[in-house]
Amino acid sequence: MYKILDKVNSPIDLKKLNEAEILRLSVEIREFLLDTVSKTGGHLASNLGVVELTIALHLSFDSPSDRLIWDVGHQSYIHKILTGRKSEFCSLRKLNGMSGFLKINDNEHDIFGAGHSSTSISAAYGVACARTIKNEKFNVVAIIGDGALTGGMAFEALNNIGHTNENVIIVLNDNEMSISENIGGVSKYLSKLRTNKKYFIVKNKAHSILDKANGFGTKLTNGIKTIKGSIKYLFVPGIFFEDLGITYIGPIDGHNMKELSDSFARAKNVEGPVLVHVITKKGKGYLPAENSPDLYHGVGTFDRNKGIVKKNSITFSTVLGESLVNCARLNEKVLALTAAMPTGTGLTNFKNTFPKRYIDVGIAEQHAVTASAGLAIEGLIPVFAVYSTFLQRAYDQIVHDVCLQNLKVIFAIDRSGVVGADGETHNGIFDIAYLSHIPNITILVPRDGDNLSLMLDYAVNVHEGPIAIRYPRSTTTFNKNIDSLNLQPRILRQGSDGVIFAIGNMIEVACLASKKLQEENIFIRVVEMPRIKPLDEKLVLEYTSNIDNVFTIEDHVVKSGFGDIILDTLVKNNVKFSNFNKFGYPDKFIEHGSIEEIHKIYGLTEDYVYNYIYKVIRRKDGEN
Ligand SMILES: Cc1ncc(C[n+]2csc(CCOP(=O)(O)OP(=O)(O)O)c2C)c(N)n1
Ligand SMILES: CC(=O)[C@@H](O)[C@H](O)COP(=O)(O)O
Ligand SMILES: [Mg+2]
Repeated sequence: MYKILDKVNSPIDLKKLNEAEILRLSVEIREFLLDTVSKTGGHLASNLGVVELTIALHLSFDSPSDRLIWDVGHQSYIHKILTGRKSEFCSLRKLNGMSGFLKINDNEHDIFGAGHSSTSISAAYGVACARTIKNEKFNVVAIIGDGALTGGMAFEALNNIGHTNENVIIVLNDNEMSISENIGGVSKYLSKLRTNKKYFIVKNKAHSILDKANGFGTKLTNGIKTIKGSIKYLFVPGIFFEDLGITYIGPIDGHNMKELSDSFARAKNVEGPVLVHVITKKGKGYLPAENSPDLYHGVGTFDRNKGIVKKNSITFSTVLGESLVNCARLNEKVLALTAAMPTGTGLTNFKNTFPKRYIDVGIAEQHAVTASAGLAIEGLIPVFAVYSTFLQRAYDQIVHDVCLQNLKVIFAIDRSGVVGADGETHNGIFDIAYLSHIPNITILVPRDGDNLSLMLDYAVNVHEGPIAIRYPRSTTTFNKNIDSLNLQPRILRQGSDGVIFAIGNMIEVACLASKKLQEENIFIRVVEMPRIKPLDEKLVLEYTSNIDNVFTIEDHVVKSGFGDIILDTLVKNNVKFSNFNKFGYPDKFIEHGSIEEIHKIYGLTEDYVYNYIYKVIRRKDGEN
C-alpha cells in the first residue's frame, strides 16, 4: 500500500531516501493520515499542513540528539509516523492507545509534552540553557503555530531569548489559522510578512529612485537617509523579531522541501536565536479540509469521500451559546469573550449576531480574564466562555483581578469533567479545587441545558460579583420547560439508610444507583446541589441529620473537590457519621479514552456506586 512509507520506521531510514522518494513519501503520509484519522478521529487539518515541514525537520536535524519541541502537539502525527509509530495509529486517542499529543515517556523523540498552547519556546529556551551550562552541543528547535504565537507565554520567551542570545531555532508554522481564523496584531503582522514579496519590489524601486536623487546637495541627502531608514524599518522582513535580537529567515514555502532544507541549514549556522517563518496551508492535500480548516481541526470519525456531516445535537456548549444570545438581546451590557475557541464554546452565533459585543483575544486566557475585569469595572457584563483546563492558565488573574475586586465576571466553564480522547492535558477536573477556596466567587453546576440557561440568566441579571458555571463536554436536554431556577439543595430521592450529594452530570448516576439499591430494600437519599459555593450549610446539615452513611459524587478530583466541601461542613459542625465516601477521581492524571470508559474505570457509574453502597450498608448490618 505504502511503497516508501513502509520502508520508513525511523529518521535514519528517512535519510536514506532520494529526492523522488521523499516527494512520494509526502503523498503516502497524507494518504495514511486521511485513512487512519477518518477512522479514529483526531486532529486532521493541522497535520495535513505540516507533512513536508516535519519531513524536512527530520532530514535537517538529528532527532533525538537534536531536540524537536512541538507546541500544543496536536500537529505531531507525522513526527510520530517518522519515529516508528505508524502501527500505533489504529489506537490513536483510544483507551490504552497512543496519545494524540506528545508525552515524554512515550518515545525518545518526544522531547517535551504539551497539549496546552504556547509552551514550546519557553521549553526550548530551558533545554538550550541546560545544553550551554552542561557544555553540550546539539540543536534545539521549537515548532510553534501562528495561533500559539498569540499566547502570552510565547512572547515572554521571545523577549527572554532575544536578550540572552541563546542558540534556539524557532520554526513558526504560519497557516493563517488558529482553530478558526487567527486574530490580532501578531496575525496581521505575519500576513504582512507573508505578502512581503510585494514590499521588497517597492522597497528596491524606492531605493533606486532615492539613490538617483542623492546627488542633489547634503540637505536632500540627509532627507534621503531618513526616508531610507524608515523604508528599512517598513520593509525589512521580520523587523519585529530582528529588533528583539532574533534573526528572521523567511517567509518560506512550507511545502517546498528545498526551501525548507536550505532555510534550516542557514538557521543552524546563525549565531544566537533565529526564527524561520514557514508558510503552510492547513488541511493541505484534502480539499474539504483546505476549504474548512476549522471544521477539520479536530474531527470524529467520518467518511473521507463524503466529508464531515455536521451533527445538530444539543450540547451544553450550544445551549450556552443560544442562551447568551438571548441574554444579550435583552441586556445590552452583555459581552462574550473567547480565547481562540469560538466554535468549541458555542459562541459562533453570538459572534455573528453581536459582532461589537464579541471579543476573541487569541490564545490568551490570562489576558481574557483581566480584560473581563476591565469590562466589569466599567459596568459591562463579560461572559468568558472557556474550557476548564485552559482556564487553569489564568488562576492569578481570577484571584487578583476579579475576585479580590469582587467584579461581576461570569466564567462559563465548558469541558468540565473528563473530556475523553484529549486526555490528561485537557481534562477539566480541577476547577472546583482551584476556584472554591477563592473568596467572593460563586460556583454553580447545572444538571442539564435548561438549568444552564437559567443559571446564565441568573448570573447576568441577578447575581453580583464573580460567578462560575461549570458544565461538561456532553449532549444535554434543552426543553425550556422550567421557568424558575432553584439554587438550593433539593432532595430527588428519599431514603434514611444513607445520602448521596450529587452535582451536574453525576446526579443521574446517583439517582439510578439509589433506585437499584431500593430493590434491595436499601433506601438512599439523593440530594442535588446546584450551587456548591456558597454552600447551603443549613440544608446540608438537615439532610444529613440522623444519617449514618454519607456519600458525594462529582466529575472532578476528590482532593479539594465538591466532596471535601461537604465533608468540611459536616466536620466543622461536629456531625456524627460512620461512613463518608467521595466518588470522583484519585490524585493522579486521568488518561485518555472515551468519557464512558473513563467514568467506568473510576467508578462514576450507577453499578459501581450501587455495589459500593450495598457493601457498606450490608457490612454494617453484619451481612457478609
Ligand atoms: C492554553 C490553550 N488554549 C487553547 C487551546 C486550544 N487550541 C488547541 S490548538 C489551537 C490553535 C492553535 O493554532 P496554531 O498554533 O496556529 O496551530 P495550527 O492548528 O494552526 O497548526 C487552540 C486554540 C490550547 N491547546 N491551549
Ligand atoms: C488541540 C486542542 O487543544 C483543541 O483542538 C482541543 O482538542 C479541542 O477540544 P474539543 O474537541 O473538546 O473542542
Ligand atoms: Mg495556525
